[in-house]
Formats: sequence, structure tokens, C-alpha cells
Amino acid sequence: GLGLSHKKDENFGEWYSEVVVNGEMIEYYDISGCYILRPWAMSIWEIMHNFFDAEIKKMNIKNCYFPLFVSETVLQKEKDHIEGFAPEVAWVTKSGETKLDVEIAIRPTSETVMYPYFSKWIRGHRDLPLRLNQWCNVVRWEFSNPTPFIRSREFLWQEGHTAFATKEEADTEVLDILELYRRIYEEFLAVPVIKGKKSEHEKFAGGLYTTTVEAFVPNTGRGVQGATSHCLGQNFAKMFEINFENEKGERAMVWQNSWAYTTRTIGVMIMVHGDDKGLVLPPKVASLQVIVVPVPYKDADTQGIFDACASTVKSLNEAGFRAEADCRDNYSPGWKYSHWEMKGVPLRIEIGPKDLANKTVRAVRRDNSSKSDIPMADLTEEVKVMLDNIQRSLFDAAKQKRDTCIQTVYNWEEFTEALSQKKMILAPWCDEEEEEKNVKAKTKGEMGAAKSLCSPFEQPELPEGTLCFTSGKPAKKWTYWGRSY
Ligand SMILES: O=C1CCCN[C@@H]1CCCn1cnc2ccccc2c1=O
Repeated sequence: GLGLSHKKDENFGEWYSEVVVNGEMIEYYDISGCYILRPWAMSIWEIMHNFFDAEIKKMNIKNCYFPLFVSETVLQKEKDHIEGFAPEVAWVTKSGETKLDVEIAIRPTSETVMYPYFSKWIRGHRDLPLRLNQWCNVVRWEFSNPTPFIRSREFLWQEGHTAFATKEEADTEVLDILELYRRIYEEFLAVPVIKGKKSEHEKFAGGLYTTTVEAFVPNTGRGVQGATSHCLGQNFAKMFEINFENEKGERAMVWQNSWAYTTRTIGVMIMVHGDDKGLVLPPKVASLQVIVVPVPYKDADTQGIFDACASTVKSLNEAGFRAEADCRDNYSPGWKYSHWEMKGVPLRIEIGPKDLANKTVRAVRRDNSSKSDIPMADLTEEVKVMLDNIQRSLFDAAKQKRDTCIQTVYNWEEFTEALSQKKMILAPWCDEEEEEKNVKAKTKGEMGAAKSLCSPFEQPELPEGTLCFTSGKPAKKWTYWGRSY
């Protein structure tokens, strides 16, 4: 029957698994770590895609499509790029009964697929900047506990790969893209994120530096890397000989970036906003923003009620809202209320005999269950105001909740206490990789070790003489720490 059998604050893992299925986002698949994305999820991916794709087109970034398959030689091209990742690479070893004499990898990411051709295409400075993006799937055969959207063996993403003549251009683009990722989280998914730089230990080993937008899931006290924008420096240019004749006629290597966001974004949104009645969708990404439900009464003017529902949907659609009516005669209004609440539709409109008589409709917000009667004459203006209010209050509530989870600490005792309280920890750090490894070693446990999440671009004041929370050495920067997904 309807309703969740687990509460979000009591059994988060079970709650999440049930919400994604009951909300008709996900269907579990018979291969572990693989999930079916149903239309209710796919439409969110499409809405974000439409925003991001339009924005990168404004930046003159072109979409392309490279093959799914990577040859072994090119994948092994550079040890420290692939080191540590190798166990996750999936391989094609045969076709039919015939063993392949050379095994072929399935792309886990596309640097090694693309960059031999960057080398071929980039000859002179007029070939720069080269800025390509592809929307595709990637496969990483992970073994840690699979979670729909958050950690799966195949996922959808966009991966941008760009090459510039100068480091300055690359540095600028890294931050331009990171701002788009912030907008995806904060303006569309209503999820607050922190922009920052990954530590040397946590960054992409093949790159120069990694920037990130970090989200946080209060229920589990885990940080989650929302999206990444890397400056690769000239590392891949050296590896794949991607160089050009600069304006002074000298041979120079290009400066490169690569950046991605994935279907993980959807899982973060569900974890942050969902409640014990199911999904709660921010209007900006809701495939259905308004559901209109007729409330017929035995001998009341049923046709009039259905006509009012149809004209309400028509007006809302004409005003640009994604609205539908649920006129199925085999379900009660009450059943429909629960069903669409489970699916997280931001606004419900009920129309019964009284509403018809008063020429009003009853509007019910999904986020706070508040009800209000709207004159039919003011419908579209009022719905716009309500949807904007829902979007903003979802973000404000999530930010307030996330901020209460942030704890500033100055020493190891405070750190471990905050960690046990599932906090996102802000601490002064000496920025030494060895010390980060020590923190991981000292916090190992079945909940997973603590790690650095990012050093925020917005650095609080660091008074002279402040010591590192873990090493006691002079602190160099404020850094967020916590367990993570
Ligand atoms: O994040 C991004 C943004 C998009 C393009 N790729 C970069 C870096 C990917 C890092 N990575 C991540 N998992 C992997 C798994 C197997 C092999 C290689 C890799 C690998 O290189």
C-alpha cells in the first residue's frame, strides 16, 4: 500500500532506497550497482542538461561524441593517472565465443580517449582554444556499497575537455564552470554547496589542481562531492604531446581543464529535501510542478468540476508551468494526494463543489503542507508566486540545516567529538599530505574514515600563530573535513 515503511531520521538508508522506488525515479536492476532511470528521474536530468548545455554553448564549447571503448595501450599511457583507478576499469574480453586478442576497456572517463586526437588537431595557436564537451555514460566497476544516483557502476555525466595556450585562460575557465555547477545545485536543486579546492591528497592525481562544489547530507553527516572542475596543467599535454607553435614561433605545450557533473546530483537533491511522505521536488527541476485533483461529490456538478480542472491545467500550461490533472476515476482523491506527495510534486490544486461555487481553487504546498484558497481569476500569478516561494524556502531550509551541521574546531579532541556528532568540520590545517593520511588512519572505522572535503575559497580569518588541529604545526588554511560518500 501507500506510505513509506522507514522514517528518514530513523533508518536513512532504507528510507532512501524506498523513496527512490516509490517515487518512481528508480527501478532496481538485476546487476548490482546498476539502476534503471525512470522518466521521473530522466526529466530532472533533462532540465539540468538544458540549462548547462545552453550555458556552455554561450562559452563557445562544442559538443562531440568519442567512442565508449579505450585501447589498453592508450589507457596505460600514464601510470599515475590510472594508478589507484585500475581496479575499477571494466574490460571487454570476447565477442560471442571468440576471445579478443587485445582486450578493450570501457571508458571510466575520456582523457585517454580524446587526447591523442587533441594532439593531432592542435598544431598552431590558431587551433586554440579547443573546447569540447560530451554527454555520455561512463563505467566504473566500484565495489563499495552501491547507492542509487550517488554511487553506481554506470552513470550519466557531461565531461568537458578544453585546451588553452595560457594557464590564465585555463584558470579562468575552471572557475567559470565551477560557478555553473554552483548554480545547478543552488538555483535548480535548491541544495547549498561550498566552493573550494581539493587537497593534494584528494585531488585528481593526473591534474594540477581540483576545484569542487561540496554538498552535505545532514542525516548521515557525510559530505558529498557535488561536481569537479580540474585544471590539468600541462601533465596530459606532456603525456600525449599536445603542443603548438605559439605566437613567438616556439613549441609550447597546451594548458588543459576537464570538468564534470553527474546523475549523482539527483541523489543529493533527494537526500536533502525528501521527507517521510516521499520525494520533495524543487519546482525548477520538477517534471510536474502542479497536479490538479478533482474532488467530485456524489450528486454535485461532476462535469463542472472536471471542466474546471481541465481549464486550470490549460491556463497553467499556457503560462509556462508543467501541470497535469489526475482525473482517473479508479482512485480516490485521498489516494491521489498520497501518490503525488510521494512523487514530490511541489504544488497540488484541489477543485471540489465548494471551490466551483466560490470560483476558487484549494492550493496545497508539498514542502510545508500549507493550504490556501486562490481565486481562479488570479490562478497563474498566484501559482508563480507559490512556486517561487517553494523554491526559495527549500533552499533556505536546506542551508539553515546544513549550517547547523558545520562545526569549527581547533584541536583533535574537538575534531573527533564533532565527527561523532556527524558534523561538517571546519578546522585550521597545516596543508601537509602526510598529516591528511594520518587523519584518515586515525579515523578509520566501519563508518569510513574522515577526509578533507575542500579548502573553501572564502577563507575565514586565520590569526597568526593558529595551530593545525591535527599536527600542531602552524596552520596554513581553513579546511572542511568529514566522512563522505
Ligand atoms: O573528474 C573528471 C572530470 C571529467 C573528466 N575526468 C576527470 C578526472 C577523472 C578521474 N578518474 C576517475 N575515475 C577513474 C576510474 C578509472 C580510470 C580512470 C579514472 C579517472 O581518471
